[in-house]
Amino acid sequence: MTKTFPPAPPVGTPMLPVRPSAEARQLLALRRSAGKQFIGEPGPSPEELDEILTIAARVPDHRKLSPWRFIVFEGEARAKFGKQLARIVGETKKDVESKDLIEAAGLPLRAPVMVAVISSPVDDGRTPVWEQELSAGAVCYNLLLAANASGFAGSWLSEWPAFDAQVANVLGLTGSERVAGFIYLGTSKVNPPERARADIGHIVTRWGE
Ligand SMILES: Cc1cc2nc3c(=O)[nH]c(=O)nc-3n(C[C@H](O)[C@H](O)[C@H](O)COP(=O)(O)O)c2cc1C
Repeated sequence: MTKTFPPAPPVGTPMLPVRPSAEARQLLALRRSAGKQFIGEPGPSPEELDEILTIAARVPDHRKLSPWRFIVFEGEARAKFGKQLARIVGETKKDVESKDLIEAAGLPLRAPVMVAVISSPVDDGRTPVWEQELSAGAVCYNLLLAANASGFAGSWLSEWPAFDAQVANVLGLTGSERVAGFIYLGTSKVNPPERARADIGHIVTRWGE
């Protein structure tokens, strides 16, 4: 990958209130997720991923609580996690077949890098959990955008592991932590086709008209 980002500027560096960019508009207007079956090598290196995650975490966050964290799965860790998923399926699914175990074991192997974005709400007695969870969603999307702008395709998936208590245990989630998304990152083997988009006429109303 060509180095796209300069090192994070130190705190205190003057910033612009807006940053008009035809290229950024193009990226936002035409972005798409990669199909989960089409994400191949290469994925971001650990250094590239750190850079991408630094940008991903730059999201609106009421009261600066940083109510999210990342769990990175690279290399062998993906297979190790897959084995845990297969074990959980084996222990919990009725009439489990070997294809179910193989499928579960293969989930994290569908991309060279997988990142679990964990919503980790802070109980400060005044910031609603809903706001903090929305911020975690923003992290997921910002991660997709940062990866995309760095030359990597991605897909935000939940699937059953995001909602399974035993998986939460394997991930070491505590308290009200939840998986906001598993973000699969790599290189798309195909150009994604367009998909149906919301009709702006149906989703926008102007209050008072
Ligand atoms: C919270 C969340 C969870 C999702 N989980 C899944 C999933 O489990 N499986 C899936 O095929 N797509 C899932 N998606 C949808 C894809 O991430 C993706 O947005 C969609 O397939 C294509 O839309 P896009 O190209 O505009 O991103 C999820 C999306 C969101 C926001």
